[in-house]
Amino acid sequence: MGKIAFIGAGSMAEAIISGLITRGVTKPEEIHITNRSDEKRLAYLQNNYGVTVCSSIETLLEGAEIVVLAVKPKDVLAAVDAVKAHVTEHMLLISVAAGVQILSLEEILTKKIPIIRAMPNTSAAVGKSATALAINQYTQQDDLKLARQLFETIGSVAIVAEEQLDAVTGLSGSGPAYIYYLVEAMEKSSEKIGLDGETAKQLIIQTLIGAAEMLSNSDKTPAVLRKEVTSPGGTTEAGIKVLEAHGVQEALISCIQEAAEQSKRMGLQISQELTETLLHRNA
Ligand SMILES: NC(=O)C1=CN([C@@H]2O[C@H](COP(=O)(O)OP(=O)(O)OC[C@H]3O[C@@H](n4cnc5c(N)ncnc54)[C@H](OP(=O)(O)O)[C@@H]3O)[C@@H](O)[C@H]2O)C=CC1
Ligand SMILES: O=C(O)[C@@H]1CCC=N1
Repeated sequence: MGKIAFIGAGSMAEAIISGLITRGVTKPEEIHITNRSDEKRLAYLQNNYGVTVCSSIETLLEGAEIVVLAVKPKDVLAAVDAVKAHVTEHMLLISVAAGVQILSLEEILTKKIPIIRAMPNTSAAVGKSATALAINQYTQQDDLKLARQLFETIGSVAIVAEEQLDAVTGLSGSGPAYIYYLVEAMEKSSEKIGLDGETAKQLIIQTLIGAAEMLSNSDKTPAVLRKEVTSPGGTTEAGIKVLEAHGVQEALISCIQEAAEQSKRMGLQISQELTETLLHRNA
């Protein structure tokens, strides 16, 4: 893979970079990166991964094959505005910004370039991201192949219609956080039931890995797998009754719906801000 330019150097950029470098997909120095102002963060990424830190947009984008936009949704307008003069039709722009519509990016860029909106998750750092991609009208098969290749090195890839990306964001983009939340609860409970932290940690992680592999390798549904753990009158049944009394499954469904709605709201807000800014500029 050729030069990859990252705009934004936060958690998601690091997760992708870490995955790319660990898998030897690209030479570390081929990864160029910039952020807004946090120089310590850039120095950390340079020291840990050997990536090239760029202080000028020209150096960042010159000869880049892929440009990854990894800034917070609220910063997308400023970030794209700052680089748009140096973006060419030979580049593939990949945005990981939650909620931000392809149309908004096209309106800021005012260029007919291939744009792919991606929703990975932070498990990219260990090559296990679940990523969904949606393309714009200027994306050719080769561009999609390149994006697929990039994201397949850091996990699995699904191609979806852009309208589905808000749902993907609520489900798998934010998904690792839901699992970590569950693990936090398991860790807190282990203290209460008298297990030492280290033992509990090992048991919890192996339980998660085992359950994930069962889900992945077995033809059985999660409900059937759960039933197999649940002996009548046994411990699991007693525990699940408490979850049901607290409406935990309903709460999780609402959680994912709300996250997907938030993605939609964020996209709408950016698109409205953009319309106002462009109207103001053209006035
Ligand atoms: N974290 C996650 O699990 C996931 C995040 N995403 C998406 O990825 C994007 C990044 O998220 P995350 O990495 O968590 O965010 P972070 O806050 O960790 O990082 C944001 C980065 O953007 C930089 N930045 C802000 N404005 C500009 C600018 N104008 N020009 C250049 N760089 C800029 C910041 O620099 P500085 O620090 O100097 O201000 C920082 O390096 C978001 O849009 C999010 O929706 C998608 C999937 C999962
Ligand atoms: O919380 C967020 O907005 C981002 C998008 C998906 C995961 N983190």
